[in-house]
Amino acid sequence: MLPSVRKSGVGSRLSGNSSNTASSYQISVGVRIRPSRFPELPSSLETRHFLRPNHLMQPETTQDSMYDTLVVNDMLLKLRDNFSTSMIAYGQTGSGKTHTIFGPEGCLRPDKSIDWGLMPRLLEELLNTENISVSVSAVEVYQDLAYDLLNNSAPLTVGTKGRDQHTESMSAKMKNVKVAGPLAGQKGASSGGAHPAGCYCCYCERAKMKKQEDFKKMMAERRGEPYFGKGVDPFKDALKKKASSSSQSPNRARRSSSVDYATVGEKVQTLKDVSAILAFCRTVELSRASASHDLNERSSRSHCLVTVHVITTVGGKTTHNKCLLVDLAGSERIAKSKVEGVEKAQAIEINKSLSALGRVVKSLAAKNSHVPYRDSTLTMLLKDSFGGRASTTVVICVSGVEAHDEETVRSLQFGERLGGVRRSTVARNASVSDANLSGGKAELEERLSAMKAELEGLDAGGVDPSATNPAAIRKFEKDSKRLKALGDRLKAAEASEYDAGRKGGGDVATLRAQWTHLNDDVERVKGAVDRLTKRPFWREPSKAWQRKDREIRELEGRLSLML
Ligand SMILES: Nc1ncnc2c1ncn2[C@@H]1O[C@H](COP(=O)(O)OP(=O)(O)OP(=O)(O)O)[C@@H](O)[C@H]1O
Repeated sequence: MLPSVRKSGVGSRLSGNSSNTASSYQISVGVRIRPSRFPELPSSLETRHFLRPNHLMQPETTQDSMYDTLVVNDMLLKLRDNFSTSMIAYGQTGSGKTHTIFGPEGCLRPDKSIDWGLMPRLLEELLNTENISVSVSAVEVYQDLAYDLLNNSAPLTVGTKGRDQHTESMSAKMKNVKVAGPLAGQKGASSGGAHPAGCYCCYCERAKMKKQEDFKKMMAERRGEPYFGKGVDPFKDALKKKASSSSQSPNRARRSSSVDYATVGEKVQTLKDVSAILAFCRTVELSRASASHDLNERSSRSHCLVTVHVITTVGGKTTHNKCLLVDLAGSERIAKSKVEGVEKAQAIEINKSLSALGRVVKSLAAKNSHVPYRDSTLTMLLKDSFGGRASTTVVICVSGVEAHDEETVRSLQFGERLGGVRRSTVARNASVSDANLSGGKAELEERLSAMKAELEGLDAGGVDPSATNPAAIRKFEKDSKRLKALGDRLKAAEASEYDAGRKGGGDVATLRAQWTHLNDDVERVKGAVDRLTKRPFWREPSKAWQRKDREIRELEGRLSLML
């Protein structure tokens, strides 16, 4: 018989009702310090850095106590309250992310359970819980494209969730097409000059799409297969069918103006026992791209996203929650890892996607109205974890050795910013105790209008009437109006792009380019407005207004889940 990681208390943590039904969460941040390979070097951070994480795990912390701290006392409680949850490991290369999520190399054996990482432990605990069935899928993001790790690394498309699943991510698709040769220097009427490689203007986008179409046609001809062209794509049609059939099911995707992204069509595997868990973890580990370099002998070269589907059936009622476990590829100073060739290109792409993640977190922490999720496939797939409804725990893995101080400080700064991101997180089927959030849909809608009316009567801040800086005030008012108009145009552009993608007509590339330009404008004007609000003529909204505004957003979040 296979031994269990923990025999006592299994199951009890996931059954029963918890009183913990809060609807506003900070992302929980834990820092794990990796033991030094050279014990004579100090491995303590406390004296040198300022981040106060929710959990600080010293080098001697065992996998077991990591699990207790991060999973049992954090993740499982949220899961019990019907939240979808995420656990994300972040840090420089070699800092212990894979060790934390999977465990050290070779540990995925029944007799090595003491070394198991958080993922096999969590899966085992879930499997040992009554009334719960567990299925898993695993996706890797490599070079900004998604692949199915349970299906021989088959390429996956990234689609929008909450609308129709078939809409292919344009940015993932665009980035797939590397512009080289004459197309990279395409003459564009807009600028009148040569465009740089990677330009997203409508001319370059159209040229890239055409090149992609020609390439597909050529490959199909070489294989002796018929080519259906852009308008008639059996693959897209199949996805459309899938999307429309999923909209018939009771768990149909939420239709909302805010778009969530997900991979489409990855294999989902049901786990029945511990040996299936270990086989699954080993498959994921072995299928992922990895390489050896000066800082890590087994360095992951892709981001790995494992989704655990937790289906609970109690008294004929079934609930479905998801648990996302992410082992990010590590940020890497090429000068230190000394990689060359393919590994160097991989490192550049990893750093690029982590920078995109950094920008997302920065925007969220600064409460910007626009968050650049569409900058990379990784940020699109993590949208729900950072800006959405999932309850998220991030483990920042650091080396703690002074030689890596610069990278450590960067990772801690990332954690610090994350700590400042507050989201309204709504339990999907939880009995919410907060009086404002309980009740039927009609009742909540009525309450929402009443709250909005109350908000009107509160001090919303704004330009101080006694201020004496007419030029700045005029600029502020003009920019604010412009920002609002741009925001509306951006929404309309997004809707047109979506419609064009769905109906298969229209020039999606041009619409996408328009969206990108508008998005840049929004960012620029937003920056100008933000800077002006730091000037003395600007008054902050009153505390009562801020509180009411927060309550309204929470209620809107709750309502959007009831559609
Ligand atoms: N807490 C720890 N205790 C013991 N060994 C550890 C610990 N953390 C990491 N290690 C060891 O350090 C090495 C590098 O760790 P790991 O591969 O997990 O790093 P990583 O952050 O995933 O790196 P990359 O981003 O390059 O994939 C491994 O041999 C691992 O077993």
